[in-house]
Amino acid sequence: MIAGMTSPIPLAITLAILALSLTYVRSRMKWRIRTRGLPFPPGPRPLPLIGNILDLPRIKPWRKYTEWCAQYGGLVYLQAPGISLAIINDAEMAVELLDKHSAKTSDRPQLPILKLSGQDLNFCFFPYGERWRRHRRQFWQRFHRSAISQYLKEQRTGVHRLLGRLLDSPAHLKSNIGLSFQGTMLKIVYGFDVVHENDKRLSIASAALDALVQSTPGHFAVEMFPSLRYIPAWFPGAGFQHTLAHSKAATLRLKHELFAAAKDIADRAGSNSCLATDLLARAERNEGSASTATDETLAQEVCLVTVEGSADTTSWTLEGFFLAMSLYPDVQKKAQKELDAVIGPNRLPDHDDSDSLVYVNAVLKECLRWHVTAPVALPHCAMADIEIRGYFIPKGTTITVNTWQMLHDPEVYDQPEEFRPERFIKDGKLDSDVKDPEAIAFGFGRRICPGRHFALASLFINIASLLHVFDITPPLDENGQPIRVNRPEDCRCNIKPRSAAAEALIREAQRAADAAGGEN
Ligand code: HEM
Repeated sequence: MIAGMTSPIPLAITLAILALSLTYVRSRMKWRIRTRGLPFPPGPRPLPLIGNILDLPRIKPWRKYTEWCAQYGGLVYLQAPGISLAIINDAEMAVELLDKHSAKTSDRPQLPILKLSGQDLNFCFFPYGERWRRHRRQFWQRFHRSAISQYLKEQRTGVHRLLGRLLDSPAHLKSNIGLSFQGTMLKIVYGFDVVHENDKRLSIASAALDALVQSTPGHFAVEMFPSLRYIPAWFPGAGFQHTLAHSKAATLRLKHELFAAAKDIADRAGSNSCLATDLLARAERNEGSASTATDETLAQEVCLVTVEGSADTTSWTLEGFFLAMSLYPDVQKKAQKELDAVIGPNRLPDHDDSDSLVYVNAVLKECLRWHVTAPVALPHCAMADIEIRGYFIPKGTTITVNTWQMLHDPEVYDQPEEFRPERFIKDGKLDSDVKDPEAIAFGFGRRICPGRHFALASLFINIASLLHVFDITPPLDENGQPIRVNRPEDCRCNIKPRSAAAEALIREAQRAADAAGGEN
């Protein structure tokens, strides 16, 4: 090399370092402008490269979220490659982020598992936008507060049949509850009268519900590593493809077969008054317009979501009610005393009795709070960057609501592990100063549960009727000794009619319900 001449290699390295430094500084400046210098909300410290991937809980995540709540407060943030997660632990924060900022927080995360499992047909999981809006509007028109009066008769029929079945086979509590709620929903949605548990239409609905549970996030590696969705089903370790394909087939069967069967009944009998034919009539009124084909699809999918959204949620809440009654006999006696005074021995409760049954209503609120049906609600997703209470949440962040913590916050509900309906009552009336679990359990913002009025009416008539005629006590072991069950998953209990008069009332109501049910 000639003396005095600089080597081109170090020059190239210097230029590369300069370019990299400039790019880094530019991206830092852009980020600073974007975040306006605000930090992410607090949370567990991320590791280099992998972030918080090892912190993310997969089983009963609300437990870990609640620990973090104690450490970091009402809003916790985690990040990992491809993951940005905000966890809301307090109700005020949820209102602020999901109600007040709803224009930015009403999306749902779009995981590949939704398409693979067929849940992309269920508007619970739709991205925010016109398609979601059309489905939700059709649903809401039929399930808002005043609209649900049209379903109360079917709810009563379902409860009266449940009372009869519990008299015959009290040991099969879970399946009797499932049959009752699914049967009522199939009648409302498709016009079928499902009486027996081996009814094929019931198994189609049950299979789709099982599929929905199986496809909920938290089960499959493909959620973390989306590219795994391209692995063929025959590849070792790709068993998830079979499971999800099976789920998809079950969902499609519910969507198409039960809808076609409802149409078939209407064609044969000349009419079939139900949600499916109501939505179909709307689709036919639009005949000639370009949207007819999509309107029928919309009708099928609204029916699907009504069956899928309703059955397990209300069943789980009622299972929690049975557990609570077997563990808290004083609560049960107090509710029965109120029912005896208001309803008397000669009839069963009705929806119209609700205003006079303050304690029963408090039991219902406590059921929503104590044994939370959706401890972690369906996630929302940020559609834009958000600034909240001095923190920055980037667009695309998954926003999870820790409902369990909100309903078990000792600052709000004294001794939250205790089942105590009295907490909601003051001077013989429901106390509006106590946070109503209804304002939390059904979610927040534009995605708040649109089936909540139906669910509350259904839970009220179930709880009031069951308490009026049955005594619920802990299950007995083989020696006749009470077993103390206290896991929410296990609602075994002993169910006996309160008196011979109560038994007669059940039989009479069951006969009337079967006679009213029809032959479909
Ligand atoms: C105790 C019973 C129920 C509970 C605790 C419950 C709870 C919830 C929650 C937490 C959400 C998510 C809200 C959010 O994203 O912030 C939701 C959504 C939904 N629920 Fe319910 N639900 C119940 C009963 C029902 C019933 C009976 C129906 C149908 C008749 C229903 C239909 C739906 C639908 C369609 C959505 C999706 C809303 C959307 O994404 O726009 N739910 N529910």
